Amino acid sequence: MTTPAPRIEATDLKRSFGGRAVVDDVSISIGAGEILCLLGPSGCGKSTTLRLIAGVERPEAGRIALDGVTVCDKSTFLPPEQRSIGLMFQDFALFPHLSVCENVAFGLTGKRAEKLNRVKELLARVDLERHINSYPHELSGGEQQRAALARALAPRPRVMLMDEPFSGLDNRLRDGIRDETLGLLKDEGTAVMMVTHEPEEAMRMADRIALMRDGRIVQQGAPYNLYNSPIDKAAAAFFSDINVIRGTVQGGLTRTAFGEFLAPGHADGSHVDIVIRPQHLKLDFDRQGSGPLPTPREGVPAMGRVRRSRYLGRESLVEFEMAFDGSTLQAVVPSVFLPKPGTPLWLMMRRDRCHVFPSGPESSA
Ligand SMILES: Nc1ncnc2c1ncn2[C@@H]1O[C@H](COP(=O)(O)OP(=O)(O)OP(=O)(O)O)[C@@H](O)[C@H]1O
Repeated sequence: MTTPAPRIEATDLKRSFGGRAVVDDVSISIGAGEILCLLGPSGCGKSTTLRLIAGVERPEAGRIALDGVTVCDKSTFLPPEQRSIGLMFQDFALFPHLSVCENVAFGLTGKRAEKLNRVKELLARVDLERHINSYPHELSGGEQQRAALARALAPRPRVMLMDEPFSGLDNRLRDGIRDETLGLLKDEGTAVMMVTHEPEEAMRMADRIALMRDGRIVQQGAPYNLYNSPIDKAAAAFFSDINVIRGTVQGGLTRTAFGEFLAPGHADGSHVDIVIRPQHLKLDFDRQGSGPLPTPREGVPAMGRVRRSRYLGRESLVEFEMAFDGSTLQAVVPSVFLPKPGTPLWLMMRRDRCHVFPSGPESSA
């Protein structure tokens, strides 16, 4: 049996504006029923990549194939309407002079009764049946978004391209609509590429995340892998705040107040950053000036005093001044724990939660 071609296969796409490569050798492959989120800071080239795949922009180099059929390369360029692609943007407005029914039926062909059945089926899925005869101005923002989703999905596109589709919605509405959208897209077997600059949104929606920076994809994988095995310090910092402890390498090891860390591949005398997320620091109470016994897994405990604690609902954010050098570390702990400023506590850095990267300049993704 042969494996089916990916729904979307983009290879080595390039696009420049004013001599600057905005999309630089980007390759993406998405299978049926798979959701890929293209994630990255503002201006890194996400929307341009999406527009290239949609056919709204033309790449300078590269190839795009849908279900194994080339729609764009050096000698081929199919316009967007011939690519069987659904598009959804934040400000992708419904036609104001058409009813919800007419909007959703807009891209459908075939018999009237069949079209009406499809419209009703989709409106039921997005919980808008009672608005079938309403006009867009009679709907709330969230309802308009759901109607737009139904319209985009009505012709059963093989591929759906979404650019920040939920960013205009308030938080309460957003979670529900995201989940409904996810369910619908999965049920229809659509291959989805969604552009977002919000890591939480990408982790919630994506089967796979492609992290983009300065026109390039720097890391791709399941949300779990990007969060837990970031490729560099900036990739780690894109998903949450991070704590950074500097060290110098000697004989493949770097020694810190938290014990020794392996730094294989780093030259003697080079500086490294040991990175840990605030939720992965472990805390322990002070026992008259001593902490827990060091363990191979959790390393050596180091003493810190609480500088301030903030209650965030489900969690507390605790900021420490570390005894060994006065530096600041942050821990996120369940909110049942809200220690007072000045409280001495012991902090531990679990080896399997730490990442060792070469020290370098900060960047945003
Ligand atoms: N038509 C254009 N002409 C000139 N420059 C452009 C054009 N389209 C995009 N750019 C530039 O290319 C860069 C990438 O833009 P793009 O919209 O792809 O980024 P993005 O990652 O989607 O950002 P955002 O999240 O802010 O939408 C930006 O610096 C932008 O100004």
